[in-house]
Amino acid sequence: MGTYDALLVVSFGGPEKPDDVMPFLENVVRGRGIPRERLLEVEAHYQRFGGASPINQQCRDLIAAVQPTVDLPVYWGNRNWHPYLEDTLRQMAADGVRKAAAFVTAAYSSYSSCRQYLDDIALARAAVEGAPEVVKLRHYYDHPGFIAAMADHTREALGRLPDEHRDAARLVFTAHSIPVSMAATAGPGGGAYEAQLRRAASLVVAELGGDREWDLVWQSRSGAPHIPWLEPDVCDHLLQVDAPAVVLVPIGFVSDHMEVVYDLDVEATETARKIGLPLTRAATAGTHPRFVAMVGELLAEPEPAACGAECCPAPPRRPGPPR
Ligand SMILES: CC1=C(CCC(=O)O)c2cc3nc(cc4[nH]c(cc5[nH]c(cc1n2)c(C)c5CCC(=O)O)c(CCC(=O)O)c4C)C(CCC(=O)O)=C3C
Ligand SMILES: [Fe+2]
Repeated sequence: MGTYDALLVVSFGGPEKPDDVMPFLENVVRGRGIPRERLLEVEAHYQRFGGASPINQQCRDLIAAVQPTVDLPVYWGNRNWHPYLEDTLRQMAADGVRKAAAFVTAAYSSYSSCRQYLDDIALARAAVEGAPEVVKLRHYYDHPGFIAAMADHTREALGRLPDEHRDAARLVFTAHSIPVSMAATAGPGGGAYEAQLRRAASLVVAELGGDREWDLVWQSRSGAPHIPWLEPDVCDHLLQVDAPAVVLVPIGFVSDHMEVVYDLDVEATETARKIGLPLTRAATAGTHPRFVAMVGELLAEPEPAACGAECCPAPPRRPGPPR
C-alpha cells in the first residue's frame, strides 16, 4: 500500500428521503434524453421504498467492513448524491491527502460503469483547490474475491429452491442493460462490457462445479424506445426459459441497491410467480468477507495504468426522442 495515503470509495449515490428522489434523478439523467415517463416510473419505484435507495447504507456498510482491513483512512464520494465527490475531495485536501486510490462500486468496463466515474472524478478534482491525485483501482470483475462472493451467494440461493428442482435449475445472470452503441465501444477494443460479464459468469459457474446451464440477460433498461439497448430483458427471458426453476444472479452489480430490489425482487419475481416458475435471487457481493478482503488486495497491487482516451468513450449527448 506504499504509494497511496487514502482510499476513496466512489459510488453512484442514491436518495435517502422522498424529497431527494426527483433532484437525484435529475442529476442522473441530465443531458441524456431519458423520456419524462420513464423518469416518473422510476420515481415511483423509489417512493414505493419510502423515497430511500439502499445504496448509501450499503456503501457505509462496505466502508465499515473495509476500514479495519486497510492501513489507510477511507473516504466516500458519490457521483449523483450526497456525499458528493467534490465535497469529499475538499475534505481530503483539507486533511492533507496527496494521493488516493479509488475503489469504484462498478466492476466492468463501459462508459456508464467506468469512464463516467473517471470523468466525474476529474470534474470534482478540477473544482477543488489542492485536490489529491486519484488513481482508479483496476476492474475486478474476474478477481477471485468477487467471484468467490458471487459463487457463495449463488450456492445459497440454489439452496432456497425446492429440493426437487435444485439440480436442474438454470442460473440466469443479470446486468444493467446499456445502449448497443455503448456496448460496442466498451473497453480498449470495444465489446468489453458483455465479454467481461460472460467471463465473470463463467468463473462463477466453474466455481460451483458441474456443468450447469446459464444465461446472461439484461435488466433496468432506460432510454428512449427508438434507441437499441442490450436484450433480452430478464422478464422476457423468464417467460420463455426452458428450465424447471431459476436462480437470478445479479453479477453486474456489487450491492443490493434499488435496481436489484425493484427490478429483480419486485418485477422479475412477480413475472416468475405468474407463470409458476420457482425462482430465487442470489445476493450481490455486498460485504462478503472475500469481497471485502479483495479491496485490500487491489490496494497492494502495482499501480494500474490509466485508461487510454479510446477506452469507453462518452456517447453523444442526446437531445431526446424525435417529435
Ligand atoms: C451500466 C450501469 C450500471 C452498473 C454500474 C454502476 O453501478 O455504476 C448502473 C448502475 C446504477 N444505476 C442506478 C440508477 C439509475 N440509472 C439510470 C440510468 C442509466 N443507467 C445506465 C447504466 C448503468 N447503471 C444507463 C446507460 C442509464 C441511462 C442514462 C445514462 O446514460 O446515464 C437512472 C435513470 C432512470 C432510469 O432508470 O431510466 C437511475 C435512477 C443506480 C442506483 C441504484 C439505487 O439508487 O439504489 C446504480 C447503482
Ligand atoms: Fe443505472
